[in-house]
Amino acid sequence: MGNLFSRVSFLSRHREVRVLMLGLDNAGKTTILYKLKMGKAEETVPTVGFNVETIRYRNLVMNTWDVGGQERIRALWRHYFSGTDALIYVIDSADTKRFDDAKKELYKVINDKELTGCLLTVLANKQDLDGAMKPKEVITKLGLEGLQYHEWCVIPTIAINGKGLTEMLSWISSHLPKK
Ligand SMILES: Nc1nc2c(ncn2[C@@H]2O[C@H](COP(=O)(O)OP(=O)(O)OP(=O)(O)O)[C@@H](O)[C@H]2O)c(=O)[nH]1
Ligand SMILES: [Mg+2]
Repeated sequence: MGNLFSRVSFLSRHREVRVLMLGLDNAGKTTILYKLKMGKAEETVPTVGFNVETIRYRNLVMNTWDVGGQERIRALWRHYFSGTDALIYVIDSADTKRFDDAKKELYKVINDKELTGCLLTVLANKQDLDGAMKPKEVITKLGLEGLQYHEWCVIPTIAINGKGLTEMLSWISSHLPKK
């Protein structure tokens, strides 16, 4: 009885949301997922398929899906769209050669009607590397000011030491539509 009661009260105080992490291969998605989950940067291998972890933050229980970004498996991304409350789109800010690819893939994703209205958090990751684009430049180059159907933000991050990740969680938690 006691257990049942505590489970019920836990669920009523908490809100379960679905979070989807996408971005080109090598952007840092899996590093971010495990930094959030375990508090440290794990060695990663390129993701073939997906990882899913539950991240708790404030009253949120975030079921967080991290899907592999290699070109040949990007066609699988759309299978993870349904029911997404927040999209975290991770960019390697120092990989300027592939920025146009990252932009093209982002627009394919956010123009899908299954993702209409979901929050968009773009992470300008790898800020520790030389030549990393700053958030302002990312906003301009991605043309985010013109987005109509998504609340968005760009947050500078360094996944390997966790910089910016709390800010990301905080932004998501304060911008989710009230139930
Ligand atoms: N210097 C630096 N390296 C990072 C950062 N974030 C991730 N990395 C490194 O980038 C490499 C790729 O990271 P992953 O997390 O595996 O990338 P991914 O986005 O999951 O890649 P896929 O699974 O192939 O889609 C790893 O060697 C990470 O240690 C960062 O902020 N700074
Ligand atoms: Mg990965």
